[in-house]
Parts: sequence; C-alpha cells; structure tokens
Amino acid sequence: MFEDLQLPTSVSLFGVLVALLVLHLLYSIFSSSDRKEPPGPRCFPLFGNLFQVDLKNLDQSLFDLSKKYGPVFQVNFGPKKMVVLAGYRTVKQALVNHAVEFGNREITPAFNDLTKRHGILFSNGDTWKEMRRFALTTLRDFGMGRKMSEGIITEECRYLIEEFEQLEGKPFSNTKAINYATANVISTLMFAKRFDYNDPAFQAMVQRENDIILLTGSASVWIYNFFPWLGPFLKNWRELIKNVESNMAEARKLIADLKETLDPEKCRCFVDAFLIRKKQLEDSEIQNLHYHDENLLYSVTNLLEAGNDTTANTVKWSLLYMAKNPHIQDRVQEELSRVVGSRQVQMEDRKSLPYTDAVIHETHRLSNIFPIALPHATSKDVTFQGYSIKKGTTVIPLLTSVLYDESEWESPHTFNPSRFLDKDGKFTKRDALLTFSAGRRMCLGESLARMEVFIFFTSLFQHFRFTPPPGVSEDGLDLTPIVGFTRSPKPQKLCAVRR
Ligand code: HEM
Repeated sequence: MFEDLQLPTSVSLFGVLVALLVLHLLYSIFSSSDRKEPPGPRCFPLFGNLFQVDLKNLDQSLFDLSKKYGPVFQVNFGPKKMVVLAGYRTVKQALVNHAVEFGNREITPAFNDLTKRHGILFSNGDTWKEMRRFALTTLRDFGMGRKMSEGIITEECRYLIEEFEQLEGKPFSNTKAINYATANVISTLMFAKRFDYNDPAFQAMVQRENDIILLTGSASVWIYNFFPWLGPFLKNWRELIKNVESNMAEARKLIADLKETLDPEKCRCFVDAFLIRKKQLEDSEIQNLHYHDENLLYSVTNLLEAGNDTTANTVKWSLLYMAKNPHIQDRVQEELSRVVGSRQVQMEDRKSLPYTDAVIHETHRLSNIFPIALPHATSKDVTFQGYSIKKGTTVIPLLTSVLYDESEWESPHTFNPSRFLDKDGKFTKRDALLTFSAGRRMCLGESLARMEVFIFFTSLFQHFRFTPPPGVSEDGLDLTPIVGFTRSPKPQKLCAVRR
C-alpha cells in the first residue's frame, strides 16, 4: 500500500495511523467507562447474540431475556446493537415521557429498499411529519373515526355477512373473506374503489399484502437486515421484493386512473386529496418539497399494508376466541339481542354494550397483533433509567411484554373480558392496553381500526354463532399464532351458523 510513497512520508503516515488507533482505543475505554450501557447477554464475535434468540419467535425470546436482564437491555444482532424496552411502565416512560428521543423510526436495510424513506411508516424528519399530518387530517376530514368511515364499514360488512351466509353453516376457513373486507375498507378510503371478493386480481393483491407482512418479519429477512450482502441468496428476500413490486404496480395503475379523472372541486378519496394539495401548492408557487409522486405512492401503500392485515387479524382472533369460549359468546349475543336487536349496529351503541366492548378490548390485548411494534431509533443521545443510549440506536418497544405484563394483567394468557369491567359491570379503560403503541409513532389508524373491529365483530355475532367444526371440541381449536411482523391465527375451520 505504501510502496509508491517516499520513505519519510510513509513513516510519518504510519505514525499518524498508529496515533489515531491509540486515540480511538483510549476514547472507547474512557467513553465506555463514563457511560453505563444497558446490560445484556454476552456477545459472540461477528454474530453478536444471534444464537441466543429465536428469530422465528423474536418477541417471546426477547420477553424471556427481559426476565433475566431487566426492563432495559441490549442485544447485538450481528453488528447491529438494539436496545429492548420491556414492561408497560418502561415502554410508556420511553415513548411518552421521552417522546422525541425515542420517536424516530429505525429504517433497516429491508425497509429502506422497500420504501426509499418516502411515505409514513419508514420515514423520519420533515417527510414523516408532513406525510403523517396530511394522512391524519385527510382521513379525519374524510371520515376516519366519523360517519363516513362508519358508512363504508357498514356497507362492507353486509358483503361479508352475505359471504358467510352462502356457507350455510358448513365448516370454512375464515381467513380470506375477512381480509377482503378490511382491504376493501382501506381501498375505498384510498382509491374510492371496492373490489368483488371473487376478482382474481384483487385476491392476488390481498394475498401478496399478507405475504409481505409475513415475509418482512421472517428470520431470513431479519438476517438480511444485519448482513445485507446476503440478499440475493435469500429466497424470502427475493419473494418479498417481487410481491412489493407487483403491489406497487397495481397501486400506480389505480393512482393513474384517478389522476386522469381528477376534478379539484370533488374530492373522492385520499389520492384525490393529495393530488389537489399538490396542485394548490404548484399553482400558488409555494415550494413543494413533500407532495410528489413517490410520497403519494408510498403513503398509500403504507396505509394499505398497515391497515389491512392488522385489522383482519384482530377480527379473525375474535372469532376464534368466541368459538373457544362459548359461554362468553352467549353473553355477547344476549347483550346484542337486548340492546340492538336486529337493526344495524352503530358506533353510538358502544356505550350501551359494556360486555361486548370489554370482549373486544380483551381481543385487542390477547391477540397482540404487533408484538414488537415497528422498530424505533433514538433521535439523540439519551440517558434512560440510568443507562446511556447513543443517538441512532435501534429501539424495540416490546409490546408483548406490555400486553402480557404480569404486574398489569392477572393471568395474562387467559382470555378474560372482566378485566375491562368494574364491579357494576360498566366498561372501564386500562392504560396498559398499548395495542396501538404510544407516543409520536403510535398507530395512525387507531380510530379507524377500532371502528372496523367494533362494527365487524358486533354485526357478525348479531347474525351468526361461531363454533368449531363437527367432531372438533373447543379445546381442539389451536391458538398458536403465525408470527411475522404481525401475529395471525393459524388457518383453521370454523362454522358460522345463522342465528
Ligand atoms: C387492529 C389494528 C391495528 C393495530 C393493532 C395497529 C398497531 C400499530 C402499531 C403497534 C404500530 C407501530 C407503532 C410504533 O412504531 O410505536 C402502528 C403503526 C402504524 N399504523 Fe397501525 N395498527 C392497526 C391498524 C391500522 C390502520 C387501520 C391503519 C391505517 C389506516 C394503520 C396505520 C398505521 C401507520 C401509518 C403506522 C405508522 C405510524 C408512524 O410511523 O408514524 N394502522 N400500528
């Protein structure tokens, strides 16, 4: 390396390198003795703690480690250091009391490849702020948490009920139709378009959406995040990219159709609202840094992906919990018959349905849809619970450890709606229910999701009794989850018997 240099130059360069190395060593010794890092299991060279965790069951593995190392600990995945926050108090303290410090998104190599830091889910800084604000206000103006969404959901629910009626009480696998229904709700909000459940292109799109979520949380995509050069050799990685590209192409087509028929006087959906805003900025010659095609495409696909699988899975879990606990289903149906009868359920009925509301909240807790939330990153150096955590460190708010926190929930693995009822049978909120996370990055679609789950759940149980198929006992229903980034129930047969 130094052969082309003259001797005095190479000697002095060598001296500088040695001095830099010594300085670096001294700095690491002194800076680490000053700073108290979170504890954690001992690391192996190159692989870190990869052999001490089960990547296929990451949330449970980290929860087990938290029992040994405490509520703030660190693990190294290959070269990547991650700080894990465990338990309700710690997660809340970090995400709410230190909202800014813990409020960035960790953009792993996989997330970076998939969204190029555009949109809402995997962006930071001004792009994230503007896109999140726009999505929240647009969905709110457009009816999120309000009447218009309720109308869309109620209408979609009718199609779902029709679908179940056609089964005439025969055993069916509940997965597909529910995904089509929740996909249609988001699609109507995004594109003003609902699809027929039998449309093969729609079926393929929803299937790819589900696969994307499953693949993103798979062990090999985690490995890709730590060793990105392995990408081309990982089948799941190639599959993930293929699915994402196909769904992007579909979304591009839908956006192009809306662009062609855009009428600035008549806003039909989220895409229209974005295009109208873009045009207004261009017409008024205000500098437009954020309202461009990429942010539109990625915001829309973010909302489709974040809003479909999560909500559908919650509804699927609710059917399974009810089929497994027929005495709880009896009480829900008794309350629904008494309060609502056979008319269409409305959001306003919720306050008169305390038991049903408690069952839905217990479903949100036990189903634990997003077990490790989405990874966060520190936006600056922070001292937390006495530990120093450097800017840019990956942080995992371990929602499993919140929703199953034994100091908050008695027998956390039991389905017990009465934890959400007071002694008079009135519904009572529980702060530790962080299904939607907390702080700056908490779920943007919470009110829409809560409305969807409420309307779908109550309407389905008004019309049907859900049971295990003939020959299978309640105990025979399997609650083992399939864990990707979200937790979904294993596909299995149930019967929907008309009441
Ligand atoms: C039961 C259904 C749902 C659950 C359990 C859920 C849960 C979550 C969780 C845990 C996060 C991560 C928060 C964090 O990083 O700390 C999240 C983020 C997000 N969710 Fe949801 N979600 C649901 C439905 C929805 C729906 C219906 C939409 C959209 C219409 C949506 C849009 C988003 C978005 C855009 C983010 C990223 C927020 C950001 O980074 O600023 N979610 N959700």
